[in-house]
Amino acid sequence: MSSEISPIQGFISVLVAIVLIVASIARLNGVDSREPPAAKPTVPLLGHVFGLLWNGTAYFQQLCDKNPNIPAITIPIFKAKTYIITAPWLLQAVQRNSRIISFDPFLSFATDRIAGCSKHAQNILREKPAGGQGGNHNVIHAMHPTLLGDGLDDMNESMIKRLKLWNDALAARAPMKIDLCEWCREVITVAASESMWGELNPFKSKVIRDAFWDFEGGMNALLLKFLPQLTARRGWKGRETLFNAFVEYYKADGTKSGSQLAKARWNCLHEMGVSLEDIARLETSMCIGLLANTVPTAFWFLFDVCSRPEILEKIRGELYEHAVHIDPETKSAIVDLADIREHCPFIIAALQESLRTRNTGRATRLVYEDVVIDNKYLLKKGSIIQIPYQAVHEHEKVWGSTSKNFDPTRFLNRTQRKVGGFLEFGMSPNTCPGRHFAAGEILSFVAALILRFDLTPTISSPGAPWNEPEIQPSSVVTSFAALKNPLLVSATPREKYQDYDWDFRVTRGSGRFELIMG
Ligand code: HEM
Repeated sequence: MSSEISPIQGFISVLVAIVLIVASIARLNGVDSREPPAAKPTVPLLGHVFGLLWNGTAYFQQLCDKNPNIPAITIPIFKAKTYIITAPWLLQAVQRNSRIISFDPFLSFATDRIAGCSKHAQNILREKPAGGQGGNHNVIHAMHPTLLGDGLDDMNESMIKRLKLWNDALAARAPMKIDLCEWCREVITVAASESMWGELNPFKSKVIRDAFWDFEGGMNALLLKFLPQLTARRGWKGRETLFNAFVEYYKADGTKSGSQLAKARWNCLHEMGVSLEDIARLETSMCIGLLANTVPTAFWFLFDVCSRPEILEKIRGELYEHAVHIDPETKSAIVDLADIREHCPFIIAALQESLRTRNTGRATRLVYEDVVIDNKYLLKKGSIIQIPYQAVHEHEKVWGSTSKNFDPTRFLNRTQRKVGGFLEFGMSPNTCPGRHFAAGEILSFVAALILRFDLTPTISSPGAPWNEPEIQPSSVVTSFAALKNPLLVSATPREKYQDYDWDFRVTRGSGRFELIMG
């Protein structure tokens, strides 16, 4: 008997194999009728895989745009399920189930993939339900009080000293051209890191500042953890450079002159038995929390204000009337941060509106156990939840039919602290502990620049000088788009009080901003 396979037999075998593969993919992709409805991919079966590979995390928002008015969607990819949630009333259910629907696994993921910690440290830090000792919780818990009260005041005082130096340097050289993005990055990086790590702050060195931004920009490749020395060379090199600088910092007892925050992190980690090297690694990833969102927020806020002349003038007027103290005798002009907080609601509203409209990030959670939310949607154990901020921040049920417009007044006259649908600083129990510091820093930075300088783009088309810049995807740890090209602006000193000494003032005990949350 011949053992050769005829062409027809071969064809039939291939066909049967294809049918089996398709049937098993379809079975694996199946969605329980109690789960949120499945989003239909453009290409059947593997469309979501292609969509994610091609568009990255922006794919989640694209699916929201394609499926408007659907509160929750399932993206089935083989056995793994991702649920996208966009409806504010479902977010409250997610919050209520925070023990089952948790952010913790992503903190543990970060200690491994972002920080590159040893297995020993990972075990200490990992959440208890996953077999660890829950150390990440302790660290976050230790951080919160240091970013309020005295700890916050100290950081603000240090931060404004740096801001003054940079502003004075700009005034001394102006009129001059600056790359606005680069300017925001340099000034905020120096000011924030100085207030966090004190005299031995590693970020004093430009090499370290650049290493951090290489690390941040190379994050997507780094997270894959596949031969990072080769496949994520730039990010890996940046991280290792920064890590070595923190090793030196701790060996030199740098926290002695550092903030309460830096001390609390060191003490908490050290007491749990984490080694100096691993603490240095964790501090490397802490830089992401401190800088990766603050810098782009400062840039976009500045852009949103300067590109709207009427808003710019309104803010200048408000600041002059309530927060700038002029002394003609000593020729001093002092911007008071507490006055901004207490008497300048418009600039605070504008900052929040900028945060609302510019944020392209998402909150991510893991489902530990099967759970039904809102008495309606089954979320299965092991699935990932994505909550794209843009979908939530533009939700018409919260923000009305003008939700896509930039309008700071929507944040005025709100007496309640919480409104559904504003996730800029996270939602309970994972609210951002750094929000008051970030808000104070961004407001001081922008206030001082717009009071002292006129900023005008140098490459401009007539009549529309502040064109919306082209953007490119940013790293997954950042919630804001990055610019494709530099945005060159000319900084010209304003005549008003040009020859005055400009400074800031922090009133102790007044560093907390009543930001809208949740
Ligand atoms: C404009 C600047 C900032 C923005 C927009 C921002 C935003 C956020 C958001 C949305 C979360 C929650 C993440 C989630 O639920 O998935 C978060 C958490 C966090 N942020 Fe910020 N943040 C900023 C600045 C800062 C600063 C300056 C620090 C440190 C001083 C900081 C430290 C943290 C930490 C440690 C967490 C984790 C909290 C937890 O897991 O409970 N952030 N931030």
